[in-house]
Amino acid sequence: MKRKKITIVGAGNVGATCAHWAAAKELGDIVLIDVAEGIPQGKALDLMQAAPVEGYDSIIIGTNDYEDTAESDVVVITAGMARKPGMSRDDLLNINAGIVRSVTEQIVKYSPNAYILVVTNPVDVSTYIAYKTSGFTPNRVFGLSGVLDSARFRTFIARELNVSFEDVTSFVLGGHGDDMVPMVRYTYVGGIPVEKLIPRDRLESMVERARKGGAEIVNYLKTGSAYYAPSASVMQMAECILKDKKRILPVSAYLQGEYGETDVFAGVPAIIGGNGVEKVIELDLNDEEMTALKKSINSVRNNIAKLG
Ligand SMILES: NC(=O)C1=CN([C@@H]2O[C@H](COP(=O)(O)OP(=O)(O)OC[C@H]3O[C@@H](n4cnc5c(N)ncnc54)[C@H](O)[C@@H]3O)[C@@H](O)[C@H]2O)C=CC1
Ligand SMILES: O=C([O-])CC(=O)C(=O)O
Repeated sequence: MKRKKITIVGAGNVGATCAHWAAAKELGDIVLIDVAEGIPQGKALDLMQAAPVEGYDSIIIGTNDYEDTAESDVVVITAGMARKPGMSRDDLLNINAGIVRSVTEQIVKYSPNAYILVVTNPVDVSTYIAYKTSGFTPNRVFGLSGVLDSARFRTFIARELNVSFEDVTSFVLGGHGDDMVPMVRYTYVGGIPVEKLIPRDRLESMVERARKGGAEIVNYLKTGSAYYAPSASVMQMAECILKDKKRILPVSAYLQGEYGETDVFAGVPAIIGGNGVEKVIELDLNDEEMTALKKSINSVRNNIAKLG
């Protein structure tokens, strides 16, 4: 069996940590590519030299040349600027839109059969750009949002109840912005509805903290944004494709009538397997949830409208 090939575009904080998780999980061989000369080469060599210690068999190369990325199975786009304190993710639109467009052109040229996972912010708009630029079918292009946002929400709940992190399941709907919609009604702890375990006001404060989870870390770091949980989250999405896991994960997916929306990317639960987004799952939402979802998707649409 041929080993899988994963390209990670952008060898900064998120990209290099994606490579780390991918190697640790032995997902395949890894190519790190960046415009910065020497950075992907140095980080890739360093990471490969951990292989004898950790015992993984991934060949990891760093490059500035897209020829080295040819025939990738999965490409993760992390190229672009991260925000600093006081900025919103949307403030990155002007600078990152062109980067995502040009990166996608190169990916399509060298890996016409790849699945593209987008991380670069504002992610729902970046994913839309990658989708339109690639000409790929919508199941093959999707973005990181809800796995990360719900991981934050799940973390807060697990700590509040002092239970295992893995027993908390949840998801987050809508765009990856301040008006994302953590779904309390669909959050369970060991199969028990969370509303039976945590009072409403405490839950609401955790919803707020999850919504602002990215900014909380930006305000600590000052020089950039989160990367350990983001890279773990997107590599879980990659793993689902590479191993045909068919897990249900919240991802930024192309909507074609689901939730009454078309031609937009937003966070929704979906089955993720060997064919990428195999099915978007539509849930019954109450009026309050639907209003919040529509508000969040409208913010994404407003940004798409700003694209030249
Ligand atoms: N969707 C999500 O949930 C998350 C999104 N992000 C986003 O991911 C992006 C990357 O964040 P970090 O890795 O922390 O930033 P970083 O600044 O550490 O790394 C970005 C890298 O992209 C490279 N780059 C710039 N233009 C490029 C191009 N045209 N081709 C290839 N590489 C290029 C830079 O040289 C740099 O090495 C940001 O836009 C950030 O907002 C970060 C965390 C979560
Ligand atoms: O907050 C940011 O800018 C990076 C990000 O999307 C996150 O950590 O959720």
